[in-house]
Amino acid sequence: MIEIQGLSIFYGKRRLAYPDISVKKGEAVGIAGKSGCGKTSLFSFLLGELPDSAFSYERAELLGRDLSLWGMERFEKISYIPQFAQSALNPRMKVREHIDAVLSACGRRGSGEAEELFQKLALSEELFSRYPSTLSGGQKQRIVIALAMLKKPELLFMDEPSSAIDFITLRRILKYIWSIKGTTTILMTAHQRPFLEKAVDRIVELSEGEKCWKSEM
Ligand SMILES: Nc1ncnc2c1ncn2[C@@H]1O[C@H](COP(=O)(O)OP(=O)(O)OP(=O)(O)O)[C@@H](O)[C@H]1O
Repeated sequence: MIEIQGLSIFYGKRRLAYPDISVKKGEAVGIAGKSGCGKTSLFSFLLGELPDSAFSYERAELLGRDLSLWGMERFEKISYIPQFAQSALNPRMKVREHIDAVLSACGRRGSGEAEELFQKLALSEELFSRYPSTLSGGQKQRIVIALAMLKKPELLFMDEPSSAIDFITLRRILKYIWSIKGTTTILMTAHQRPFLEKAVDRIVELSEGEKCWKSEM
């Protein structure tokens, strides 16, 4: 699903170097490393958000195709949950409207899919009629995950799903990740190491002790 070899990302004089990363279909892989070692930048690269001059690689493939050949259609296959995803919800749209917008973008009408996802994430359907401002942080985080999964992505990218949420929400998210493991391929970062270790099959390290992996200032 993902093959990366010899990747470097450049921000001015700073070069972030990456170890080889290989993710097979159905695997859940964690990306770990000190703050600033390039976890979020890896997602930016895979999502095509970086200009061509900001990276170089020997091999970079997404779903069997060179990354340079992917355009916006990659978003039909990938769901991305960014860091601080809770703010991704539109404050003027009720939860139901968010669900309808995702289904409509996928050309589907949905028959109980959102209800099923909400149940799996321990969310009440009563929340459908609510605006984001009336939801707790943990509810918003799980709703963002439900919306991402409503797309039925082949690949799920999660950047820091464990940040700023309580223990019970973490357990619920973890249980949900376990339930989709094997059917959805997952690439995930998390500062909370115990959470990451429980969530994924294996971890790729972007740090070597106190330093970032072969990166240069
Ligand atoms: N748009 C940008 N312009 C310049 N430098 C950037 C930019 N985006 C990221 N960086 C730098 O690149 C490095 C890696 O950032 P990145 O956000 O990928 O790290 P991270 O491992 O996700 O960090 P954290 O764990 O704190 O979220 C940092 O030193 C950061 O300051």
